[in-house]
Amino acid sequence: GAKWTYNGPEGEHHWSKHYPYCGGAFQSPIDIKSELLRFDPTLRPIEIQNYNLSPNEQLTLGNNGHSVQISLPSKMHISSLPHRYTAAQLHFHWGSSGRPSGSEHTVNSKQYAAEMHVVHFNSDKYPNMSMAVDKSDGLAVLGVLIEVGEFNPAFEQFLRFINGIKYIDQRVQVPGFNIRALLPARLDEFYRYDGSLTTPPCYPSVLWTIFRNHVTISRKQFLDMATALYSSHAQESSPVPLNENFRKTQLVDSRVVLVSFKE
Ligand SMILES: NS(=O)(=O)c1c(F)c(F)c(S(=O)(=O)CCO)c(N[C@H]2CCc3ccccc32)c1F
Ligand SMILES: [Zn+2]
Repeated sequence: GAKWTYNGPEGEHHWSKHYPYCGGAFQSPIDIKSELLRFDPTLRPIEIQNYNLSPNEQLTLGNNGHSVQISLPSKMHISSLPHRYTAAQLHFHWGSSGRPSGSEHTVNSKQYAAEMHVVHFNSDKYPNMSMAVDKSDGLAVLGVLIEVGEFNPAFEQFLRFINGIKYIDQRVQVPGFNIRALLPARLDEFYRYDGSLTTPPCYPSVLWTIFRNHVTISRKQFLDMATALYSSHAQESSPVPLNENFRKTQLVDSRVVLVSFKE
């Protein structure tokens, strides 16, 4: 589709001109405020299958101009939701070297350094992502808030290759690793709400699960992610840094945010 950006004339305030859903309801991300929360005792811990990938498997690490993404094998899936949601890809949103706050979801207005999204589609009902992406029960995304702190060896499994995908449409093959290690320890504590893709076409098709507990990466790892990539092509004379790739928080309207934990 038409090109869109996070700032400037094709920035988020203009998305709805070409992508009408971006101006619609049920948009993401949101600010997860305490007064919105409702404890739901029926929320079961997230259960994932086949996330521990062997190094003999190759994963495609790519720069798609909007984020760094890792394509995921279809044996990976979430088994604790009403339908099976099969993994498609994971990607990140981050700030910049001067501004280590680039998460999309915020918690009581606190913005984290970055955020990871593991995108899944409802494979009980749809054959692939493209058929699922605009259906109200089409997608389930797991969100992980990321803070700068302790070095994270799991992130290093792909960050060590990031200089191979500096420019848009560059891809490299990386050895499989345990994707579970990118998630926080507790998969039973999370926020849950109905929302949308946070990029155009902004379809309101996402069941969001944002884990309560953040993970940490080191300052150097954050800088690697926030400074290595460009959204321009390799040969372009004026490279465009790929950073601050997060959408602002959206109106919650009458939506309720469910929580799986009490205190
Ligand atoms: N924050 S988010 O989870 O809403 C979200 C993104 F923020 C994002 F950047 C991407 S993308 O594919 O990297 C680039 C734009 O689609 C996707 N990609 C999804 C949307 C459409 C699609 C089709 C095939 C595979 C993945 C995706 C996404 F779901
Ligand atoms: Zn995302």
